[in-house]
Amino acid sequence: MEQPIVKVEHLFHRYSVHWAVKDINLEISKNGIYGLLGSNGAGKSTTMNIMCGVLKQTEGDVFIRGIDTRKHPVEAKRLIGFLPQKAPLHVDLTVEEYLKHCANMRDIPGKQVGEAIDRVLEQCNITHFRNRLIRNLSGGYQQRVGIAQAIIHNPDFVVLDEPTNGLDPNQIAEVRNLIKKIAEDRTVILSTHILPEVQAVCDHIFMIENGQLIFSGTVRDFDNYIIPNTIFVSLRENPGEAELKELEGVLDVSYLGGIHYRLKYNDAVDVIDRVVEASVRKGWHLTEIRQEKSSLDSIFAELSKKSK
Ligand SMILES: Nc1ncnc2c1ncn2[C@@H]1O[C@H](COP(=O)(O)OP(=O)(O)OP(=O)(O)O)[C@@H](O)[C@H]1O
Repeated sequence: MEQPIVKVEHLFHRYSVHWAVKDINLEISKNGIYGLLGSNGAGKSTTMNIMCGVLKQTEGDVFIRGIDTRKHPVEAKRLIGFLPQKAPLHVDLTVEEYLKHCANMRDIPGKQVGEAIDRVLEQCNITHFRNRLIRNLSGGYQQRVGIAQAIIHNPDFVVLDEPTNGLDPNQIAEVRNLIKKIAEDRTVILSTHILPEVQAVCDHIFMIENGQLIFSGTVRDFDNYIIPNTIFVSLRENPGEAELKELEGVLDVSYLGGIHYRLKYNDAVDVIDRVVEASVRKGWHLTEIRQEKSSLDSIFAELSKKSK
């Protein structure tokens, strides 16, 4: 049987007397984008640094394609690309000089270095900046260089610690697209404390709080798991509560006055489709429909309660 791409078993980490990671277990067997979601200080960077072999865990094991990162760090690291929270850039080098340095550090044979650099420049869309000093690039382009160094050795598994932190909205969109592109043929795990980021980019969410894994599932599972599960609907031809209650998947309806309703559901995507479809069929004239999401803080609180 094929080995999982990543397996983390009973991972614990202690800084002095403070336990930052407490018994994290997770497994990734399929390519895709995995989000490690958690508030500041939850233990995301600690977990990622251990996965990448730059921090030695207090207890537990990490396997990359079956290779134990503690027993065989060199072999495991060949399979891993890492962009730490603070990109390890040498800003006085040009992009090409820096990537050459990274290729050498990664032990890429001399004859293949040029080809590897051309490939990542192209993948990260920075070929036109190859001779530019890194210090003269914008934050978004510096981040692309950081991602380029993480994939220079064509790793199976790429770890990105808060890759969009500090970028402006345009740069965030560009870096997210780049992440989706590089995840087409490999596994990417990224950390963030921004819920919409995982919802926009990730296939699967691992949520950690207080050093513990409190949720693991798809973005859809997550949307259905968080409480309250409600949508706000405005229908110009007021159908009344009873008609709305009859829609499949609707658990409860509250009339909010005017043309506004709040629907409780068990599956957001399906219920939205059904309301839109019924509105067209019955001429309700839908003017607004939106999911009412809890704040991240209340989700953390809710999930922490559930995991106890
Ligand atoms: N080198 C260190 N020495 C002591 N404590 C540390 C160290 N690094 C992190 N910690 C503590 O461990 C806990 C987890 O930190 P970590 O950086 O892993 O969290 P995080 O989820 O990545 O947060 P952030 O998003 O703020 O980086 C925090 O309480 C933090 O203060």
